[in-house]
Amino acid sequence: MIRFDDVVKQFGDHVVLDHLDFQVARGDRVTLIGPSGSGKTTILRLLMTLEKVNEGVIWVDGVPLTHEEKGSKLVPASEKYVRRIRRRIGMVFQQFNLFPNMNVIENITEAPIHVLGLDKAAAVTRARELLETVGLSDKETAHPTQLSGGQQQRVAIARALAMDPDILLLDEVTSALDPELVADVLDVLRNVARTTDITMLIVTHEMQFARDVSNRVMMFDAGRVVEEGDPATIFTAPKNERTKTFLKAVLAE
Ligand SMILES: Nc1ncnc2c1ncn2[C@@H]1O[C@H](COP(=O)(O)OP(=O)(O)OP(=O)(O)O)[C@@H](O)[C@H]1O
Repeated sequence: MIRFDDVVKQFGDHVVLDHLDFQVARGDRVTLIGPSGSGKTTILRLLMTLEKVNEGVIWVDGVPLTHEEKGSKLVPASEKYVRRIRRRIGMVFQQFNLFPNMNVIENITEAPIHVLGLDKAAAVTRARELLETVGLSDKETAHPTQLSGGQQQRVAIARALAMDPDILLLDEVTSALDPELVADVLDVLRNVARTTDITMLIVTHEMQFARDVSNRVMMFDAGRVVEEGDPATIFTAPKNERTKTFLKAVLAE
């Protein structure tokens, strides 16, 4: 359902993704691993249309994300087209990114009301269900500054789910948290993985979490996939030398 087709992304002269090809099937849970700077976050940001490709095309369910089809030609996508198509994709960031001036329920209902056009009562009902899922039913009227980092991140997960995404992108979602707050957030995500069929792309250093939720691991180096496979194989018997070195370093942390 997601296809990177010969994607090049560069910042100035720095080529971050180098003619990258890969596919992710609907319902897959893919963990992206690789050294710092290997392009993992860039892949998620391209999917979220926060960045533009320099070359190549990204497809979602056979529809181009980066381009529009005009007759038999692909032309760069307009802002309007991008806004429509990216509704299907949700992202949770390292730094929560909640709206500071809105309370919890407003944070969760803002996009469903203003982007999807849901009526307020329906959006609030759905938000309450999601707050229960993430264990924060008692925090409806709290503002982000009144919440711990772990609670803010659970609100951010509820906010992403409120858009009913087909694809959920998780970018180092526990990296900014105090260690004692990590487990609750990962448990919420394990639950999302267990109870939905949302396609997930996950960037994380939490290897046990990656093993628990993903069915596939892709190892990136210098903007290319150097090895991929199921988590049990990649984590216990990697073949590629770069994967071996990377995992040794991560597991020693
Ligand atoms: N907006 C930008 N402008 C310039 N360079 C950028 C920008 N965004 C990313 N880069 C560079 O692109 C490269 C890939 O970054 P990216 O964040 O995708 O890597 P990563 O694999 O996610 O790394 P990490 O594990 O450290 O988060 C890095 O060298 C980074 O400095």
